[in-house]
Amino acid sequence: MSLLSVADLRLTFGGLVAIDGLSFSVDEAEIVSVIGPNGAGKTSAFNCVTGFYRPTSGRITLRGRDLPGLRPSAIAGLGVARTFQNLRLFGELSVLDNVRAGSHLWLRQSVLDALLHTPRYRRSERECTEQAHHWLDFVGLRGDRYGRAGNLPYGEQRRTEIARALARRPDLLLLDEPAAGLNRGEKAEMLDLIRRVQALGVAIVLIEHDMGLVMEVSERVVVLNFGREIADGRPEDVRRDPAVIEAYLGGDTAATGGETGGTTTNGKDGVGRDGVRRDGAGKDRAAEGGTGGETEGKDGTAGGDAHA
Ligand SMILES: Nc1ncnc2c1ncn2[C@@H]1O[C@H](COP(=O)(O)OP(=O)(O)OP(=O)(O)O)[C@@H](O)[C@H]1O
Repeated sequence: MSLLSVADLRLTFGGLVAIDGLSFSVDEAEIVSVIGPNGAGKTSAFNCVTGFYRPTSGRITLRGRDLPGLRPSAIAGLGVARTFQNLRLFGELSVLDNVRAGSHLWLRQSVLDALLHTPRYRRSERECTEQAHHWLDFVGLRGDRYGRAGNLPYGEQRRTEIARALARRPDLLLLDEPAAGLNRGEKAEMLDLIRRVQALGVAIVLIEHDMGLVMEVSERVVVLNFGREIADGRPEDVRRDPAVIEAYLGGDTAATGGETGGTTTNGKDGVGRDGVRRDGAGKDRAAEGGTGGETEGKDGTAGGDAHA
């Protein structure tokens, strides 16, 4: 049985069909990338898996268990963690406390324990701090972990977000554009980090515009265009697929090359179907400062049913 199975997923916002029949599965410790131009429906798919949006129709199961209808916190408790396209760190909190917030999912303590500062409370708090240090070491954070998260350089904030997600001890990690806004050296480190996370036995679904990274790290690539799935296969097959080249890359075969690791494709001309011109870096840099500004609903509302 697959770890994650998405079958015939459909999501509409009023008249807009954001996802139109997406199906893919992810095995344990597998890396699957979801690519497509701006507005293709990638983040919406993440939001459906993590319970932020309720799909209009279709099935999403984790080890056979239906996810739609569960709250995001319940889905997180089942072993699904994510990072966001626009960082969502608590900018005013310390780096360490941001990651401790991830570990708290695992703490066994009651409100009474916390109020009375029982030995159990102190023990679990200590364990939580040790875990946070462990994950910050794992992601290779260089900055001051006792300082404000919002003061960290951008690339370090990205690592901190991943550390926080890992502190939840997920079986499935959804990474939404982890390399956006990173320089070449940071991207290489991100690639290495993704592989090390996989080596822990964690499955990863990756949304990423950097084709070099996608082609290098993915075992399978799912391609979305205008909400429709147009390909699902091995990277070497997908990059040669005429439908992908035509629909996603506008016939620019060079853009699928990826050997340099630097090619970024956000759609034929960088304009999403909602008419907004974006590039991953610029979009994410705008959120620098740490608190992350993106609301799940781009128009302030979420899909059919929002838990955000
Ligand atoms: N809450 C919402 N309300 C209305 N429309 C939405 C909402 N969320 C997403 N959409 C629309 O659904 C479509 C898919 O958006 P989505 O953000 O999933 O695309 P994406 O592939 O992740 O794009 P990008 O690469 O720019 O992040 C877009 O047309 C977007 O404007």
